[in-house]
Amino acid sequence: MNEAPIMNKAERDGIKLPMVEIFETVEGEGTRAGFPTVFVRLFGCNLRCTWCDTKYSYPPAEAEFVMAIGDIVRETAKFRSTHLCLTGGEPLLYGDRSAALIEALAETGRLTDLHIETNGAIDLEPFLSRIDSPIVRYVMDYKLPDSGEEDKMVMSNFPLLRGQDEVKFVIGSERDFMAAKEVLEANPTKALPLFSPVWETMPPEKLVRLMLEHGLSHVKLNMQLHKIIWDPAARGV
Ligand SMILES: Nc1nc2[nH]cc(C(=O)O)c2c(=O)[nH]1
Ligand code: SF4
Ligand SMILES: [Mg+2]
Repeated sequence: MNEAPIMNKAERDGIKLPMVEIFETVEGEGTRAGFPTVFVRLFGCNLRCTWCDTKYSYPPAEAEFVMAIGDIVRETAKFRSTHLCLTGGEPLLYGDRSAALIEALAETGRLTDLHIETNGAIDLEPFLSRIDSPIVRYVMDYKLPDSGEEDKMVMSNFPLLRGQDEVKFVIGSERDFMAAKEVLEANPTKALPLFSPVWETMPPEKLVRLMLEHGLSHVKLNMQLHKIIWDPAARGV
């Protein structure tokens, strides 16, 4: 990402981003699970995880529409939730444009929490140093072996994450579990570690048993509430 370009609000609000959907539901994951939340899902991803549940958010699917930052902010203001989740795809794929969207959303003063679901394959340093808002939090994935994308992880992000951030391991097998444990041991971070079962291949009961067997009392189990409440294949929930 380049230095933040000098631009006025009108110019910033005119910046366009490829979009999949904007909707309101309850947050299904992480420390804010259960809170009514507005979701902004950007199009495009730099990874192709084997177990991805949002394949409609990158090619060969096509962006549903392109939206200017000002319009995204106006659209999200139609909902009453004060929590907002910026997701994808990979919402930080667009560098300065992604950062400008986060700044615009944070500046509305309407939100109490703005969390960004990022895939671990984007350097967070430029975002952390540019965006200075107490409501902005990163929920960073670490892609384990079963995802097929582990070699893309940006390990320098771990020490940068703060106490309000979260680091999420999506665990598909016992091999993934052991890898997650080793990554956490080797990469100290202030972020809260979350272990989430791959819906199709890791029964939650087995993941809990492994967590207890290995004494991971600093790790939080992360169930995807939206897959329990609605059909696991449903979109926009
Ligand atoms: N309810 C609900 N919670 C979510 N948390 C993260 C989501 C995502 O797709 O990134 C998501 C989602 O798609 N729905
Ligand atoms: S990073 Fe997320 S959106 Fe991209 S392929 Fe992996 S699971 Fe899917
Ligand atoms: Mg989802």
